[in-house]
Amino acid sequence: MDIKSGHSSPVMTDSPPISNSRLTIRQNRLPYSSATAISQNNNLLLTVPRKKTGILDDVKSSGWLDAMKSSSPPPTILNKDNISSDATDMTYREWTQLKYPSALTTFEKIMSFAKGKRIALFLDYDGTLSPIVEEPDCAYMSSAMRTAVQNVAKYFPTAIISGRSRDKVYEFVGLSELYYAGSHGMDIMSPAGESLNHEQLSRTVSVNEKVLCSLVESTKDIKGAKVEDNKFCISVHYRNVEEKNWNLVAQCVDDVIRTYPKLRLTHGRKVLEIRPVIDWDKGKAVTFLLESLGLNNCEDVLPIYVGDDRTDEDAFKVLRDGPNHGYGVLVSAVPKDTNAFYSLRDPSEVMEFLKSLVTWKRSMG
Ligand SMILES: O=P(O)(O)OC[C@H]1O[C@H](O[C@H]2O[C@H](CO)[C@@H](O)[C@H](O)[C@H]2O)[C@H](O)[C@@H](O)[C@@H]1O
Repeated sequence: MDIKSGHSSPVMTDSPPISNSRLTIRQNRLPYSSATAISQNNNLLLTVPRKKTGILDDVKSSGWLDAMKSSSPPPTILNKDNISSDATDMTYREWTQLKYPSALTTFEKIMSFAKGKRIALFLDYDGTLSPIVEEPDCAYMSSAMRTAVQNVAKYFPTAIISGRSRDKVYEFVGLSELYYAGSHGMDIMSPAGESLNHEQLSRTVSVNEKVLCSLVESTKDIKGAKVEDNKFCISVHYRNVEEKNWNLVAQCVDDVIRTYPKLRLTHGRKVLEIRPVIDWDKGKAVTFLLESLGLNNCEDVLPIYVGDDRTDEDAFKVLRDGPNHGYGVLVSAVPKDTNAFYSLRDPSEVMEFLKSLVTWKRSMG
């Protein structure tokens, strides 16, 4: 599908007024090259250090630790014999029956809304196309899932929208026919290799190497902590850190955030995500991609977004409340509140859903 020009601009709330803040398409840039994470204009983002106040109390009182503890519940809650309890199953069933129906069991219903419409598909990566694993660098997607994504992309424009760097997620998925939006949707590339980044964005929001280095340095003695460079964002993982040391991880991150006021924090699944303070998220990326595809504000378009994480909620909300009305599908094995309409239990159900979309499309002739 061709990219159209004339997209609307993202609003950047924390940068100086910019006369020409349009999103640009840079043709023929090398797609998926391993670009460096260092900004040429770091001083735009990282400003005068603030004075540090309390230690550890700050992260406790700010609710970080509670958020860290509640992030990423296990796929199934197990009792002491490691057997999924009937009560848990019942709660999950009620959740899917009463609040967020399974996109598989209600597939016919969803497709009745899709009749005569063009579906645009948006897929998160970790926890959606690949199962959550302990080592972030080993979050491989199965070849069956790759085939399912490849097939679905033959019929519907398909984008992967991830918190990871675009290069990394492309390396995992490896399908050149998709759109990729890395760094929580900030870094977008079309199948034709067109870069859809905001000019100012790339200059303004690259996360400073200094921040990365200081996080690596300050967490190096915390066993299991891992700092991941996501180009415009940084992830600090604590999945493999003993819970008694989570406050230390939080403190290291807090020290950085308070030193650089133009960085902010979001919580993912056992990960603290440091990102620039700009008004851009996965929801904005969905709107932008729909505009780019010429599918924005069209009554005959049905966008579907499948994701498992808190950052995906921005996209669910855009599809629920915005003019591009569509469906969010939350991937979760435990009941949660969400802005999505539907649910799927895990990546294997996501794969079934993708296959069902292909079968449905083929049956339409
Ligand atoms: O938007 P996403 O594609 O879902 O990316 C969000 C984060 O995903 C990755 O971390 C998560 O998956 C890892 C591998 O399964 C797991 O070890 C980690 O605990 C999860 O948080 C990725 O590594 C992060 O950088 C992304 O921010």
